[in-house]
Amino acid sequence: MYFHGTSRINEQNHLEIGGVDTVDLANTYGTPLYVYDVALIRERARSFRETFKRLNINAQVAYASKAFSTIAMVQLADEEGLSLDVVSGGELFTALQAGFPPERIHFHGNNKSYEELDMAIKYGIGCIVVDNFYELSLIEEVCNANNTNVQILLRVTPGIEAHTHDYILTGQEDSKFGFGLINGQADKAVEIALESQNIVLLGIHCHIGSQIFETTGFLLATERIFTKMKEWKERHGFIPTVVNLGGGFGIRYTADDNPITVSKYVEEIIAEVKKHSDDLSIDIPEIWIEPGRSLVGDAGTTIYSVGSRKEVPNIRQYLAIDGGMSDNIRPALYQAKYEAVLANRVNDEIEETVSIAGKCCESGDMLIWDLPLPKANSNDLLAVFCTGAYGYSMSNNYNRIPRPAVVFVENGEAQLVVKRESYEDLVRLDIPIKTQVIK
Ligand SMILES: Cc1ncc(COP(=O)(O)O)c(C=O)c1O
Ligand SMILES: N[C@@H](CCCC[NH3+])C(=O)O
Repeated sequence: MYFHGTSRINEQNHLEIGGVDTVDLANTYGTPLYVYDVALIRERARSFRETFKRLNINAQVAYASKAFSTIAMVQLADEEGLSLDVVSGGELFTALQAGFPPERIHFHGNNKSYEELDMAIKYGIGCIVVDNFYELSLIEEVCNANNTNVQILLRVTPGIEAHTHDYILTGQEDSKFGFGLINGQADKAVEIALESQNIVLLGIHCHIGSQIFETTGFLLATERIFTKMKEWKERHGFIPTVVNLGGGFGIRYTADDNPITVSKYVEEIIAEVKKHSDDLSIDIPEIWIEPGRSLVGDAGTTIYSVGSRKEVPNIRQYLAIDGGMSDNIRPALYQAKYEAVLANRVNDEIEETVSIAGKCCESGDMLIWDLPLPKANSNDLLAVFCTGAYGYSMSNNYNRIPRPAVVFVENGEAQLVVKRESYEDLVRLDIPIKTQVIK
């Protein structure tokens, strides 16, 4: 059994997180319930920031809020001195509602609309990470209309295949994201940006994928970007102030995952950056990174109530919980694996192997296959670990299942930060038709 952060077993044989008994949390707030270990999020944020500080590198650590975007989480990111990566008008709005300083917000996305760009520019956000030629021309329009300038990074695809699930690969040449570094698109984009009166070209961005365990891909991306920087320096005298190497640092979901530490990722990347900066005879640029999963992933645990059981004789025991792909779509989407325990009987003897089924009307709605557990009964509580990233943020209302509540726990206290959706919330935007049938 592996426990992350402040998770432990208390005297009642219950799972405790942040000094709070999860059985009490389930009784107070209901299930399913997302529980976040705030101390662990702070610890991760600090280890990223402190490593850069120790290495004497000018850096920004931007929390990729797509991993878990709520007002409370954005406030926490601000408290920890992080910058913020947003990827839509909705994430930007959440950040602004949370009072996050606009100058530390970076705006991503491969199809930002005129309205989204206008909103970002009007609020004076720190920089726009430009993804394509269409966006460059839209930015010109928005800047002209607002009579202002904007700082940008150009997102490039370095042509790297990181070792992760195909759906979360982004650095390969055949990707919907960014300007190709190898095929000349990035060169053209640099020229356009340098010629523009409205655009301040701050630097270059790349993101090679997600849930990556090795530094090889990051080092190769760095090398490719610096090779191009040499050309751009010679051709245009352009030296990026910022090189943003994205996020994607892997975490431990199950015993099969062996991530390296946050400081090791950063140390190896910085050693490579220093080497190439020396070769180019330039000062080390500001290094920005964008971790999402590695800041919040293992800090999140979902608590479910066990409901029905179905035995397929000699084949399998299905144990159904009161959530599923509506609150965690990752197993269905990426065959993602999770570990879990009974939160109200953590140390009871393991007696059977069960497969955890969600309650959605889909055979593919299976959270965990072949999980060793004590003999579970209805109303026992199942705690699924490491659901903090891309759980709540990818939750949905399939089968009109309301989204769960979210609580933060820290130092023995729990705070509700997102209310549970109600049935009324589900129909709030519905408009009945004017029926022709006379009853
Ligand atoms: C551009 C960009 N930055 C940062 C991230 C965050 O990735 P992760 O949560 O794997 O750290 C992503 C998602 O993969 C991304 O697309
Ligand atoms: N949503 C994905 C990762 C994609 C990250 C965004 N580019 C996951 O759950 O692993």
